[in-house]
Amino acid sequence: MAPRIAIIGAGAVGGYIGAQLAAAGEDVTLVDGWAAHVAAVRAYGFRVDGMAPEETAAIPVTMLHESEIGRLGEGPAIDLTFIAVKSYATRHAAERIRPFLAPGALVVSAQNGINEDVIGEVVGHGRVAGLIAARIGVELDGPGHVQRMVPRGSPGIDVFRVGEPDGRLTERIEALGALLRKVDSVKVTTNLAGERWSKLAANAMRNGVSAASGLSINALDRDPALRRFGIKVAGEAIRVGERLGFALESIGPVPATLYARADEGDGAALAKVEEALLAAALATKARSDAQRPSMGQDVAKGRPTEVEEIYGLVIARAREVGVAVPANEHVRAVVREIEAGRAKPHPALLLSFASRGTDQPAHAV
Ligand SMILES: NC(=O)C1=CN([C@@H]2O[C@H](COP(=O)(O)OP(=O)(O)OC[C@H]3O[C@@H](n4cnc5c(N)ncnc54)[C@H](OP(=O)(O)O)[C@@H]3O)[C@@H](O)[C@H]2O)C=CC1
Ligand SMILES: CC(C)(CO)C(=O)C(=O)O
Repeated sequence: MAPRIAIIGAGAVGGYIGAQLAAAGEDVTLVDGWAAHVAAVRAYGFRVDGMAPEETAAIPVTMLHESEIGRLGEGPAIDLTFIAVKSYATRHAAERIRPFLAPGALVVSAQNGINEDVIGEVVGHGRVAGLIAARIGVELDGPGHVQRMVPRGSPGIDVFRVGEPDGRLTERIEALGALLRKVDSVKVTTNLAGERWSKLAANAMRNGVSAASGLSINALDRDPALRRFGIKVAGEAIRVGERLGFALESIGPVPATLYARADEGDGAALAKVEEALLAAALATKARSDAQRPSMGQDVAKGRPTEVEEIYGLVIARAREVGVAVPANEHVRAVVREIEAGRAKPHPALLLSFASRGTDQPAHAV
């Protein structure tokens, strides 16, 4: 029988995945806290636009406001849930869905940050899996509307990576992978921990750097100083991941460990990383010039960010293993100032650090 699917947090990621699964005939109910968004989806369907005209659709899908979540209990128990709220709202989302779960339900973190443990504390560790969205590039740019900024089916990249927290290849994780192939390309991974940390480093390179500068991903990568600053941020985070013992994956087409070597002064590694970033930034058919990471979107909308769930996590784990992460600390401080209304996004907020920081070797604390 087809699984009954609930998506808690139907913003850009949750809404996009849920709408595409509904379009593929799956039994999906979206749950979201933004009343105007729920009203728009009920009235007009979930509107999706992509980089090509054939990606435009208005998809009918069942949607509840979070105050109506009790209505999930009117049907059979939920077999599969995607949690796609911002990471700071994870525990609350898991608590809200728990009463409606079937005994063998799977609860999937479709987020950035690392949230499988928190979800497991609420619903049981045996019911949790992880989903990393690596090249989805979506933005909820108004009620009922998601814009995707990269083409559906990015060639050469697995858009989704799904895995069990303990890395086992189970039937349920293969089934999750098969389901998500209705949305985009999928890799079923035995290395969720390594994928998670590599994605955290990619988010550190992108999310706060865009939020602090006000620039899109392509604009950042076309600017030599900001590009190198981003590489430094990622390199620090990757060094922490190495010290923690993760088997790191790639960031885009480049092995993640090259970012750490680049930050340590290895010229060949830096050249490879820069070449890949610049090629992607100039290939405008592969990514819209307007694509901002989710934290850049949050700051533009005046919404709270995941600064603690990304930079706070890198910094906390860096302290455990004695790795210096000054660029990550700088980005966290700037984003906090912006969130508090004491600064406005501007590249100068990062370039002040970049001009004194990029050529310095990495030191242990
Ligand atoms: N966007 C992307 O391309 C990617 C995002 N991710 C991750 O996915 C997770 C979800 O992020 P994402 O989908 O981008 O988040 P969104 O901001 O699009 O949606 C999250 C929630 O925020 C609320 N919300 C969003 N915009 C508004 C608004 N203008 N007014 C009122 N409420 C609003 C909604 O519910 P509520 O009011 O209940 O909060 C929504 O469910 C995060 O962990 C993120 O890091 C991962 C990969 C890519
Ligand atoms: C687009 C991407 C990959 C940037 O790091 C992302 O994960 C986000 O927007 O949060």
